[in-house]
Amino acid sequence: MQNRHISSYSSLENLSQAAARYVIQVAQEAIADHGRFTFSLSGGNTPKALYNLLASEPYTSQIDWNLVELFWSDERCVPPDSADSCYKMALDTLISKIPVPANQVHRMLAEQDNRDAASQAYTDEMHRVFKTSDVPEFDLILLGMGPEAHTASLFPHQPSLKENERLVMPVSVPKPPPARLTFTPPVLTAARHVLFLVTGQDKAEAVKEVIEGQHNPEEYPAQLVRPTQGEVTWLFDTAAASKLTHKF
Ligand SMILES: O=C1O[C@H](COP(=O)(O)O)[C@@H](O)[C@H](O)[C@H]1O
Repeated sequence: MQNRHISSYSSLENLSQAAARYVIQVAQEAIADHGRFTFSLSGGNTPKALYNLLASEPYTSQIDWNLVELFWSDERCVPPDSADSCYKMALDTLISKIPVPANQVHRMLAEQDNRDAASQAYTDEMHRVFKTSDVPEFDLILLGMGPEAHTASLFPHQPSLKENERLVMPVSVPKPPPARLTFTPPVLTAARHVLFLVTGQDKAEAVKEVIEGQHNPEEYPAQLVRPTQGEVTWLFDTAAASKLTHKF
């Protein structure tokens, strides 16, 4: 696959530094090309070190945060001050420390009782910001991957894997907290750049299947992320990459 790039690093710190350089490069190119940087964040533990770096020098001043629009690829259905909230994690590690305008931080209102309405509201928000009624083309979507190859909140054998109409939908997943909102495959596939950060020995088998195995996204949802026009970059730590036959 020509538009797939893979690297592995000896530590989370080295991986996160490479990720920060990549985010800055994509941001600068996007701003030079079309005047802003649309960036979708992920939750989980792995991106915390990246967010901390992006909020500190020498990284933070290399991005014009006034021209950044932040979104999320998935969110847990919890209040925004919950320890499980993807928004809170990014707020604590990044957003509270950078000069991004508040009206350019677009969180999923996943705590609302009506999750279909919250999903539609997020779709409407993307359409408004991207000035399109079509699928938005993010400059960069940051993703993680779980040990069962889920990404965003697209889990194995769930109907969300086949969703082609909705851009955001409610799901119930086998990892706590179960109720989530997630981007669907069309949004992930339309991105200009996708950056996966994957660490840990518990993910090594899934990494091997996703990268070197047969195409089987029902079993390995991260395989769905094959941007039609854009490029996908995988950054692994040594443990996550340990079962790959080819060494990167
Ligand atoms: O549940 C989730 O997990 C994935 C992976 O998280 P990590 O802690 O293993 O890095 C994450 O990308 C996703 O946003 C989150 O909701």
